[in-house]
Amino acid sequence: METLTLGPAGTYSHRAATAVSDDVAFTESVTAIVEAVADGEYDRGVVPVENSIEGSVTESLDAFAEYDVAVVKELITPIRHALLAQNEGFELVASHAQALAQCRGYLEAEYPDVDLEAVASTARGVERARDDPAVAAIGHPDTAGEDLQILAEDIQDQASNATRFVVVAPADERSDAGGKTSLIVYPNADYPGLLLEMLEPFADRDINMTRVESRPSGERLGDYVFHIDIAAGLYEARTKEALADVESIAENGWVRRLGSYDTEHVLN
Ligand SMILES: O=C(O)C(=O)Cc1ccccc1
Repeated sequence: METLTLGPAGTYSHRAATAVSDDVAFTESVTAIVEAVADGEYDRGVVPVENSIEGSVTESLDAFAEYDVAVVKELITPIRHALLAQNEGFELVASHAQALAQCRGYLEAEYPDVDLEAVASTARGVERARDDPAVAAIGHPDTAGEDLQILAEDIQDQASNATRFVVVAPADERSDAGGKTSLIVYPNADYPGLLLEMLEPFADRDINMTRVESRPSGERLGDYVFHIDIAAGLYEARTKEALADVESIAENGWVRRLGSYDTEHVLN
């Protein structure tokens, strides 16, 4: 099964993807991954969606609202960042925006004068450091190779740094089976109590909401798309009932079921 993820090789996404596939290809944008899977060019995509320190990868959420894909699994993996460079004489740290943010406190305390540069992925930053002695990278220590020194390990601002990735598949592979479900709701309405109304169908049926996140719809200021994860499967009667209620609340907009899935913890 050919799986597309964030590259080049050595990213955290790559490490997560190898847990579900032995045929991994790379691109340097999360949106491009979701689009390629929606178009049927790849069987699977692995994208980061949420980090315990830095929060949402909003580009992934927006891509799920834009392209029709199914979520077939979630992967949770600990993230331990290292500082990698040819030597201590660097002036700039290049990494994925999430990695820079996860190490913000460390960088401010240890290297207050260095510049930061957000690049497409941690592995892209490592390539920059390999090419340029003035550049350091933040990434997995295994990416140091022969050319880079591991100047510091475990530099993330919280010891328990975890990232949630999801495995996306073409929309027709959506499953109703699984302990969790991801939904996107666009109510296309705005009145007092709308959000409360939208959440009640789950609360009333004892369905635990594991996440709710609003993203701008792009239509107009103050108009939102809601990304909702619940700890229940689409196969369950209570989920079907709750969704029927949510659908009537969103009658002017839409409700998308990304699918039900289970969680795999990846320690690699
Ligand atoms: O750039 C990477 O290695 C990624 O896979 C994205 C990312 C960045 C930081 C933490 C988790 C995932």
